[in-house]
Amino acid sequence: MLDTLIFAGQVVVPKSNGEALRGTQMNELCIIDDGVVGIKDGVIAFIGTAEEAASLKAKDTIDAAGKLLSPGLVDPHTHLVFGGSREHELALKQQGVPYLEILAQGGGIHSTVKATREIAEDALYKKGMFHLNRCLTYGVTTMEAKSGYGLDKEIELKQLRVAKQLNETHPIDLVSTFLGAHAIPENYKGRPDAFLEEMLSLLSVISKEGLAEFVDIFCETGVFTVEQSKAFLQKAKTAGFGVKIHADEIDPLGGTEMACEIGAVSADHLVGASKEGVRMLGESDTIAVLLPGTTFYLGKDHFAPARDMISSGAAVALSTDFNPGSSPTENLQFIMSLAALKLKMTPEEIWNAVTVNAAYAIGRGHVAGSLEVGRKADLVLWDVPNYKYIPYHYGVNHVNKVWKNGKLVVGKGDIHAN
Ligand SMILES: O=C(O)CC1=NCN=C1
Ligand SMILES: [Zn+2]
Repeated sequence: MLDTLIFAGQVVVPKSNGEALRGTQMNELCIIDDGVVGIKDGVIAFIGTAEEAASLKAKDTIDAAGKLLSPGLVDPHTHLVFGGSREHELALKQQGVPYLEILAQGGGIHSTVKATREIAEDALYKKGMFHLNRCLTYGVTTMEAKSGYGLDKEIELKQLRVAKQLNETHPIDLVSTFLGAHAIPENYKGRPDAFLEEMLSLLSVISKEGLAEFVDIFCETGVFTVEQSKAFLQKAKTAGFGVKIHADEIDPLGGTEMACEIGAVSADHLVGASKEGVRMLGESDTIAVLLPGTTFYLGKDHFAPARDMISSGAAVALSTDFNPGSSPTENLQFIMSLAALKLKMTPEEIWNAVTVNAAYAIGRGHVAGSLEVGRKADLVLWDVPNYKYIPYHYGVNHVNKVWKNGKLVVGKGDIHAN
């Protein structure tokens, strides 16, 4: 006797063959029409057609005819834990003040650092729960959470400890990344190398307390150079961390090439990736995590060259880049629409990029992002007729239900997350 049987219209079954899908593999997506998924003890116990499921029995059978069922979405790049907000910067953006100029003037990341230094730890935790609940209602069941709004030992550790507590108490599985190298604080102005040394000195306590699996750096004009980023990430790798990089987001410094060269798990943004960078992505295991919501929000016309990357054989993932300054949205479904409209990705590539490839980009490809018997039952039921519909119908939330570890956590319009 199963616990739950879900009879859907279509079931999306991204395949995980032990690594991220790349190049033409990204356009392969298994779809089961009149598909059925069975859950037992929090785990997927059956995947097949209604005909194959005819003899199965369950305590709870859901008739989701005409609706789409998929694995839970994975959001592999967020700055989830932060204080305050930056709506006051919108007027500057409308006047055309560039992101890096706002940062140089002491706004941007520095504005959020001030707010994150001031907010009490329990208030920071409650704010994180609020955003996580919203992510869950959008169908996200696994996601990354970066630090990076402390830029000093005390507050970086505060952020990471809050993320650890959120992972222990909220249904969404969180993977933490240390992004102490997010910007240069006032007290280290003009001394980037000394600041990076200070951030590296935190790695031992982060490792000891299990506060992060990855280390990231903002490689950008006016922040950290490619050389500084390379040295920093190589030390983090030596300390046992996976490494990621915010690369070629605004200025094309060549962070993409460096990421491939040092074997980063992912290189993120890549709007300004060069032809050489695209070529190297096609030949490396570094996953390209693309963030079209940020390009959209910064009012840019030029988006990351996703088609070139996929043609080169690269593995591509998608993310919201949820953060208070350059991409204030938890809506990964909207990112799926931007990926279709601006990155020219196919529906098949998009679904692989928000499930299996996104999972591999945060070291969770073996447990999340694909539908396989024996895997935990992280599932989303969508109020749409087929898998092509979500990228097509933008700006709304298509979620009908979300299951996490086989437990219903989001029903139609309500959540049972805590
Ligand atoms: O502006 C922010 O708070 C987040 C960000 N870091 C690097 N790019 C955007
Ligand atoms: Zn980011």
